Amino acid sequence: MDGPSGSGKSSTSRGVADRLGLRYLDTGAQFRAMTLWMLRHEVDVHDPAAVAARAGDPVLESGTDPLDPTITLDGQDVAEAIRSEAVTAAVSPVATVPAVRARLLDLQRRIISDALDDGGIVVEGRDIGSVVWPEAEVKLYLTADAAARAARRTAENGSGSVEATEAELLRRDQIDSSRATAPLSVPEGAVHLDTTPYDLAEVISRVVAIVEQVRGTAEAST
Ligand SMILES: Nc1ncnc2c1ncn2[C@@H]1O[C@H](COP(=O)(O)OP(=O)(O)O)[C@@H](O)[C@H]1O
Ligand SMILES: Nc1ccn([C@H]2C[C@H](O)[C@@H](COP(=O)(O)OP(=O)(O)O)O2)c(=O)n1
Repeated sequence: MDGPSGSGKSSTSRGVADRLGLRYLDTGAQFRAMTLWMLRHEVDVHDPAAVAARAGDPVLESGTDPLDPTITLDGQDVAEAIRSEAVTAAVSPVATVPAVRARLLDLQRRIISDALDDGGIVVEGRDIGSVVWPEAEVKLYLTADAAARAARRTAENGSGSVEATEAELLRRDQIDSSRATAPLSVPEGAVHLDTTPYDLAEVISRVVAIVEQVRGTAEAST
């Protein structure tokens, strides 16, 4: 499941994984943890060579239970710390560094391979259907109007203005979409779902229906 910030990927992915008995992986959390490590080690996040030189150092682990996803950095729980404003402001430049993407892509593919032996997994991010796992059984691309995304994120944060949140979100969209490596784009073969008019329960039901339809079609043709 790919899409821009606030389109509903995390909540939808978790809900769908829970309904279908699948594992869950938030790849954005991994880019955030990598960014947090760089900030904590005083690496200049706007210096790609400096970031690349340290990209192999952080020890990252993602727990894939959709009801209790976890993320640890050098053995420490960082689920809350990775949502700080400082990390949000620095994550896009870090995520554009090829050495960071290569390291995390390798980690993501290993987690996905393991989960495939365990019933399957819903993975969310920006380049999952296009780069990380193009052979996914179902590919989804979620969007929502920028105003709706900003309103959702502001409500979630419980503070800040919708206007400032929208500006920050559009700034990250711009960097994520225009970067040379794995830009945010609609993957080939993806179902595009605009979540603006639907509440979360409706989006989850629609996605579950799409998965069941794809699986039914696949079964019928075998
Ligand atoms: N369809 C929806 N309608 C209203 N709010 C939603 C919807 N989907 C998600 N949300 C809320 O919007 C916020 C951002 O959603 P999230 O799943 O974190 O998006 P993303 O992972 O794409 O950044 C969360 O607070 C979530 O509960
Ligand atoms: N597969 C991914 C996932 C996230 N990223 C980048 C793009 C985003 O700016 C950051 C943070 O992603 P995250 O999904 O946590 O962002 P939001 O929660 O939607 O604000 O990481 C990426 O480049 N590739």
